[in-house]
Amino acid sequence: MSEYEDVILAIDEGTSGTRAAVVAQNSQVHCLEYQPLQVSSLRHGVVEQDADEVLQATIEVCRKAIANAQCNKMRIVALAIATQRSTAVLWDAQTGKALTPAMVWQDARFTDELAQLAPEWDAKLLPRIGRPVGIRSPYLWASHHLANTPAVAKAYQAGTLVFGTVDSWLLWHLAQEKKSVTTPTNATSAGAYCLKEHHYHLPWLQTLGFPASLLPELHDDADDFGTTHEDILGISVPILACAGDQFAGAIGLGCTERGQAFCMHGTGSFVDLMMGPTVPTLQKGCESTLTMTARRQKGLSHFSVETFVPTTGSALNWVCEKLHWFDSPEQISELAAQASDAGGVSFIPALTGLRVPHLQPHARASLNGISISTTRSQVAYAILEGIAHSVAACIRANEAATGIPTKELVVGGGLSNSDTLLQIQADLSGIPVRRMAETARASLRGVAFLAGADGLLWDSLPDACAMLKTARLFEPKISHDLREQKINRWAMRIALEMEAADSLTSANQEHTYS
Ligand SMILES: O=P(O)(O)OC[C@H](O)CO
Repeated sequence: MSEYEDVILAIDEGTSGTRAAVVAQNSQVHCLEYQPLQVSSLRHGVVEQDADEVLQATIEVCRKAIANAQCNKMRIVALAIATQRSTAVLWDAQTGKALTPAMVWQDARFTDELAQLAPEWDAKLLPRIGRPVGIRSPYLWASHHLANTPAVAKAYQAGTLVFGTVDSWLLWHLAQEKKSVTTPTNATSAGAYCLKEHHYHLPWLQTLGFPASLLPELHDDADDFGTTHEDILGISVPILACAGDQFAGAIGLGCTERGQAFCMHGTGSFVDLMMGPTVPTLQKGCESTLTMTARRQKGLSHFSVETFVPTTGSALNWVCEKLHWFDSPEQISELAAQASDAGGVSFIPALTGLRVPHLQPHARASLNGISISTTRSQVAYAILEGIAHSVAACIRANEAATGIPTKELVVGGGLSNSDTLLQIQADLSGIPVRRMAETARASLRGVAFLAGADGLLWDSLPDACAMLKTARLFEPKISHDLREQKINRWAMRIALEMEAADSLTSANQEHTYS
């Protein structure tokens, strides 16, 4: 028997930071390395990231995790990659360098332009790609660059322009094959992927002015993505999985079956209800809820419905880094635990517009109800309560869209380490909230399971997921009447924000392209 233990190297490249670690056959995550990433927003609606920095940071965390694993007698047998979804990159095949800043998924600079296409396209797109026109489009962003950015136009003319989402970007650099590839759990979020047919919606892309020749090749989420580049990572192993981070997280939380609901807390908070292998038909008027491909293996897709809050983890980072009110998100949670309630303070985490309970891209975040007696702990509590209210609204939206009640919410991602948040969540949602063990590593573990569940380390996904353990269950503790009261009060605050946003015409919005 070999003295080396076989493990899978997993990457979890999120918007706010990138991680690498190895996952062993007993499901343990070892050698975890992390680097934060910069996200810039120079004006409302525009959110960008440096793709070269994302790549370098990811390579660095991988190299450290690999070195550490080798010192600990572990043999890496495959690479698995989870990434933020829908963040778009344009690069030059010859230099391998990004030609513009990446457009982050929180970006909403094309809201008004897309709104003009909605009357003609919403009804056509909804049953095919699972979402209406929306507020952002990586493809429209690329078309604008083709028309307005000389370096992009030049590369296109020369046949060296490459377009992709962050998964495509990382695969291009980490694999020897140098192909632009994406997977359903990523493409579903970019807004031109036909859920049932597993191909792109070409008429829609044509309307957006996006050339089909630039489309990344579609693979399954568990697939053969080539072999890692020895010059870059120092190892040459097959890349066997590539998935959107939320859906890698779903697997890492054990949520793979119809009827299971999960919330991944990261830069934003994403609440999904798993729907099984048939594309669901949603009730009419559910504007905030999307249908997504949750995984695709061996040519079979599984779907989910998803409602999300774009800025939760990033709202906490903003409060800490820009206002310096708290040292860290952990401190917000510690202080919140000292308060019994928010003392009348309320927070709406709509830093890039509101998605739930209503879609209003022009809405702003707000902190209301402060008085001279308000304490720092109450403000901290209000911030967590605002996130929990938003997540509870996502659960209600998923239920309204499908008619399926949520019995329990399984949570993952960094914020799910906060006991206070999870208790408020259980109280406001009226359902138990389940925290899995090592919940912040769900995406790493899930994408490794996807890579290794075809006999490499595990016999199947259920076999791998059977090892997952619950760390704690948070039961609702408040009465039905008190819950309703709290929800109604929050709904009144939302109504005020909607009114304020409605009164701002799009002409008043600073909305320019660059
Ligand atoms: O940055 P994260 O981890 O919250 O993930 C971003 C999402 O995948 C965007 O769809």
